[in-house]
Amino acid sequence: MGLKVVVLLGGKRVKRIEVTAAIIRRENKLLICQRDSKDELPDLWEFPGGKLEPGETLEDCIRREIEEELCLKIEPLSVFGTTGYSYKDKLLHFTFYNAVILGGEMTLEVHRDARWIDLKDLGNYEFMPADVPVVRQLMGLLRAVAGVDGDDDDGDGDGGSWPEMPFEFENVSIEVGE
Ligand SMILES: Nc1nc2c([nH]c(=O)n2[C@H]2C[C@H](O)[C@@H](COP(=O)(O)OP(=O)(O)OP(=O)(O)O)O2)c(=O)[nH]1
Repeated sequence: MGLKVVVLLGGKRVKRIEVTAAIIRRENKLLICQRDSKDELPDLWEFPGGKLEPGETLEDCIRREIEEELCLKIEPLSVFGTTGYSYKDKLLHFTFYNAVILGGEMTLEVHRDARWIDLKDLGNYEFMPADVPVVRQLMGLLRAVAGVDGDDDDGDGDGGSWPEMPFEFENVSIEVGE
């Protein structure tokens, strides 16, 4: 059960639900997860996370969700961005955190699959509609910092290095869809 607040969207009463998600980095890779085939919006890729519980802070929420879903302890470092998206009768408000793993061994409790990918490969995965601006933002950062579009610029065969910059980004506002 998430924290639900009723808001008016185009004159219609809808539930507003707070969701947190984590952009987790390990060396030059980014963690993405695939929703289960039985989920609403099955098999799409997403950033792990979930709905805020009553009485919880957003940071507590992302720590709890990642532990529940992936058995990993993480630390949210900063807010990468926020966005809103309305699915039918609900308005979701997302806070995406830049996060690092503190410990644990990844075990998939709810997802069908999880992969550590290079930023340049983000375009090969079909993400949840609400995540599209986040994915674009991440791809844009890669281009802006590396000045390439997927080249292995440092020649080490890993498809290019992860720009250090994204994790300096505080409050990148990508408010869309509300
Ligand atoms: N975790 C996560 N949820 C996302 C993303 N993009 C996106 O549209 N969503 C949607 C799917 C859901 O409608 C909602 C979060 O739901 P969830 O199913 O992960 O939340 P939860 O773990 O609290 O699940 P539950 O207890 O309600 O089953 O946000 C994303 O990148 N990560």
